[in-house]
Amino acid sequence: MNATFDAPRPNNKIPVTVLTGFLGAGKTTLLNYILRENHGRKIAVIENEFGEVGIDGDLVLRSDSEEIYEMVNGCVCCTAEVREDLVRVVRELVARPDRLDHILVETSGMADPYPVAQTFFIDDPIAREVELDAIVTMVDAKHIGQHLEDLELDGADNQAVDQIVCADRIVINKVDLVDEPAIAALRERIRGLNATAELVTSSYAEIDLAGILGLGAFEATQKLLEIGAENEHRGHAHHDQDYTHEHDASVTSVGIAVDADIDLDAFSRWIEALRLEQADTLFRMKGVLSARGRDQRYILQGVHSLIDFRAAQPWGRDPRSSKVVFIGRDLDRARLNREFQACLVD
Ligand SMILES: Nc1nc2c(ncn2[C@@H]2O[C@H](COP(=O)(O)OP(=O)(O)OP(=O)(O)O)[C@@H](O)[C@H]2O)c(=O)[nH]1
Repeated sequence: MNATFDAPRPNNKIPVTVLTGFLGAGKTTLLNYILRENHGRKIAVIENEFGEVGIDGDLVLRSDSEEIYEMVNGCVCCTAEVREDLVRVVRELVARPDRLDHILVETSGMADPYPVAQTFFIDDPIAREVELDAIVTMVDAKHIGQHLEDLELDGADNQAVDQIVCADRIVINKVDLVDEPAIAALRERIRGLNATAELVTSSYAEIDLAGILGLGAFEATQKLLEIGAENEHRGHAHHDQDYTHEHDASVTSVGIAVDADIDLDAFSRWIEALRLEQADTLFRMKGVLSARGRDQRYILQGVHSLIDFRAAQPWGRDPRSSKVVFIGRDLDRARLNREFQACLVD
């Protein structure tokens, strides 16, 4: 049961939460939890994902009371067009006669949250209508360690670190996958990166929403953004046209979308082989697949070696198709394409 959040604000601006967290941390799971909860608030969700093929839209529950907007043409933190798109969507949202209670922006797992959050200060007309409520960062209790210690980044920004550093609140998710001492060690680790953000723990992102929405962490966040902006100027050119710039360029995505069915057994075998062979470098797999002879959609979710592949809602009258996206380091595009094609039914 959730307590009331979004306490009335004197300036009456719509609060915006920027939800961030590394690939697979549980952001979409949290969105689905929010959409399921009967919280009586009108929330618009804006999604941006890192991946050549948009999958998250298919993985988010449809809801009557909340609306979901997708931006999938690149990463919102580094592609000027996507940031413009974000501004456009927010402008449309604030112009509507039925007033929203909250806007939630889910950034891609590879995003640097600073430029996303800055969008809500820089663009003047928007700044009069909305204000940043807080940056909430989700952390995968099982896998975050290896990304924080990523030795291959070699001078590129470590997004996993940045996301923790700039957070107002940190949700340590997936605590069901680790033991108490590991959680205690992770808390300490996080404290070393961010001494002020409150930490909460969750399993499957089931959190009291009062703990993440309506925090009013605006001022503290603004200070951090100012620090972030200074560092940016000192360190490296961050935004605009350049798509790859200081993201770790060896991390890429390969997306495949076809109007064809897979053979369930062949596909399952292939995914298992990938898991065994590439768990360290293949950070993330997502997919919505049409399997021969099956009425239901098959959903693929993978985070390193943890893979979930199962039947979900039926296709009904929707056109059937198969989409997968792989995100990882030094992916072999040709091979992934070839092996996926081999799982298709003629
Ligand atoms: N065991 C366990 N699995 C979880 C938990 N939360 C999420 N998952 C699973 O982790 C996988 C990734 O979750 P998502 O919510 O899609 O993660 P995300 O942060 O949106 O991922 P990206 O879209 O890659 O940025 C899914 O298979 C989830 O079911 C949790 O608390 N415990």
